[in-house]
Amino acid sequence: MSTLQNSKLAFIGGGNMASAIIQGLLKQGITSGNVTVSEPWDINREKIAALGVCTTTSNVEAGGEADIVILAVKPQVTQSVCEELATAWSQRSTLPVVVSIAAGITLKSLQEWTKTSDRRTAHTVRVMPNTPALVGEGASGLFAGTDVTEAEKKLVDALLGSVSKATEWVDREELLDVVTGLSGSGPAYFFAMVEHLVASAEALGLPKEQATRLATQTCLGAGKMLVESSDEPAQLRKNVTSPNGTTYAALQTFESLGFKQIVDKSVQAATHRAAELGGTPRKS
Ligand SMILES: NC(=O)C1=CN([C@@H]2O[C@H](COP(=O)(O)OP(=O)(O)OC[C@H]3O[C@@H](n4cnc5c(N)ncnc54)[C@H](OP(=O)(O)O)[C@@H]3O)[C@@H](O)[C@H]2O)C=CC1
Ligand SMILES: O=C(O)[C@@H]1CCC=N1
Repeated sequence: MSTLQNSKLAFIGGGNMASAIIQGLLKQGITSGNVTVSEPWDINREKIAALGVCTTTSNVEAGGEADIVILAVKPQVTQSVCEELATAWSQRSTLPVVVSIAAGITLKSLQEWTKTSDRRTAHTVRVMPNTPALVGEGASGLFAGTDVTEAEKKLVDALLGSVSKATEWVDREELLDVVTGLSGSGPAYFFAMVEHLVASAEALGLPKEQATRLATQTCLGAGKMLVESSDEPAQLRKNVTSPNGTTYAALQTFESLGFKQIVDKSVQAATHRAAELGGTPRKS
């Protein structure tokens, strides 16, 4: 059975997320010569090639013979990419394990689109990673159909686990859309929060560079406490909040302006959009 280290990996699409995962994998010691990336844009391809991995403009050249094929293209082009690969896979006796990171695209669609000419279907795992994979701090949700073997699941777990600190297998496929709304899109929520914190402090007179350093370290420090402390987030929040003090004043303002509703509605919007991208809009 292949291990991650001796598997030939193909990334179809060499954009933001593929690049984050590849850099994370290389930092973990994956052999660069075992990784091939197909990417139409010269600029993206050159950036990826600079990492030492193989690059091509041809999806079939990258994914035709690979052991694990990671579909890292936008949801809207996933079907055409799958159909192109399926034609090449029709010549193979053993099909690759397919890993799709495309938001919303269902296993049912992926299996349909990757059917070979003799109606075989590649074993497919859906994954929702996030860009902190770049620094080995990713969080990934995973879901596999019943055809995927334990050994294949372990292989995909090792792939994502090498760039993620949390790899969470969900037991219903639609929960991957929730993972998308939480951790897939989540880094952007924190970056937006830091952007606003910096702008607020700057408006109150703090130089931008100092505000950025303080806000960034606050985010990192709070994140580290969440990881290392045995306390719940609510307790950590209370520990900062002196009665009638400064934090209380800020959190009261959050509450009066509907912070909870903003977060609820935002995570719902992302979750619903993921389902919509996959052609299975959620009911609520
Ligand atoms: N970015 C993120 O934080 C996350 C993204 N995802 C998922 O990852 C996938 C990729 O997202 P992301 O990396 O952000 O997107 P990008 O647009 O950065 O990367 C996708 C790349 O694939 C290229 N491409 C387009 N068509 C083809 C084709 N036919 N064959 C090969 N490559 C092609 C794109 O070119 P072009 O620009 O011309 O289209 C682009 O360079 C998406 O499905 C997204 O849902 C999942 C988790 C997190
Ligand atoms: O915005 C998106 O659609 C992708 C999926 C999760 C993060 N980025």
